Amino acid sequence: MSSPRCRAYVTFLAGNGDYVKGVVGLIKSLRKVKSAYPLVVAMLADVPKAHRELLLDQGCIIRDIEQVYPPQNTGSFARQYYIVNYSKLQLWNLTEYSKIVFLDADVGVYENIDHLFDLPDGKFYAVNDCFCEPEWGHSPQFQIGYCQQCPEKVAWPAHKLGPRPSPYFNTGMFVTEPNNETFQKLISMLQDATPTAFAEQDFLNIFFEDIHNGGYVPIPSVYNLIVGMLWRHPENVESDKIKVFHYCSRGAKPWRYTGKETNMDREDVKMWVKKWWDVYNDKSLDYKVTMNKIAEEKDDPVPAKIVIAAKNN
Ligand SMILES: O=c1ccn([C@@H]2O[C@H](COP(=O)(O)OP(=O)(O)O[C@H]3O[C@H](CO)[C@H](O)[C@H](O)[C@H]3O)[C@@H](O)[C@H]2O)c(=O)[nH]1
Ligand SMILES: O[C@H]1[C@H](O)[C@@H](O)[C@H](O)[C@@H](O)[C@H]1O
Ligand SMILES: [Mn+2]
Repeated sequence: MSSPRCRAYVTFLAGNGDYVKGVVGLIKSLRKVKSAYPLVVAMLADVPKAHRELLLDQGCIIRDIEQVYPPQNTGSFARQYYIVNYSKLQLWNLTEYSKIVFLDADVGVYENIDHLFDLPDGKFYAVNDCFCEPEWGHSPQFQIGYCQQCPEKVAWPAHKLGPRPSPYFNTGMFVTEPNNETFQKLISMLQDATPTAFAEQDFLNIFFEDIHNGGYVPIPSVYNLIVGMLWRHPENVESDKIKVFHYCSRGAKPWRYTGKETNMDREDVKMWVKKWWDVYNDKSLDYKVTMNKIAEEKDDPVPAKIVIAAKNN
């Protein structure tokens, strides 16, 4: 089993846009539920210095990573920017950590999930995706109305489409073990890969379907509740047990939320968006304030640098 010292939550940040807000919300949510492990931000070089500093200030650890692209840059993605996500393959190169829980920047952690690090080594853990949102429009699954969340609803037409596809995970959350061998294998397999709609998500699904690469083991959807599940499969949602909420549908990113896009005016969506904002705006969850509180509780002398920084805020 991995030693606690070698464990980390990891997220990914690219570009000069507003995903940095997602990372701030994420680290504050991890702090609120008293996670024992740090948040590492795997960061591309195009993130502006000010965003970098903001994240360091919030207690994130930054690891610079290099961009990864598939050699044939011809893909047509469900959303144009998905190409950037191939750089997530660099996560397997973070070998100073023996086990990581990866989280997209657009998730909030609302209950402690540290126990995920204790899952048996050697497997890849994630949550089954849903195929019902318009981003899936290109797929045969969507076209025949088949979703793995309710496989009994539409029988899989094996005579037309071949064997039923294996379980497919969403890559907004997963548990894995970085190591050099896997990293090399991923990069080498990418050389022959054709880019597809869900970019690295499709690619990783193929890679981890292979038992020789560990094999995918699904864990309950409360560890990555895809917002669309609220209206697509309410019968599969245990609202009071959700630990990680994924704001992935169009219009759901809390920091861009207007309520105007399809389904975004639902009361449950509004509630989850408010939950994110409450954490994001909670000053008591800022890194320096938290560190001061811990020092006071322990009756330790507060490091002077932190006192000054907190006063200046
Ligand atoms: O400009 C960007 C775009 C993305 N990201 C990072 O990349 C992650 C993935 O992007 P989205 O969260 O917007 O993607 P979705 O959740 O909508 O899409 C799904 O499909 C994607 C296919 O590439 C990924 O696999 C993603 O994890 C999966 O949930 C973000 O959370 C963020 O961590 C950035 O840092 N900057
Ligand atoms: O894998 C996808 C992706 O995360 C999309 O952004 C989301 O809208 C879909 O619901 C999901 O199935
Ligand atoms: Mn996401």
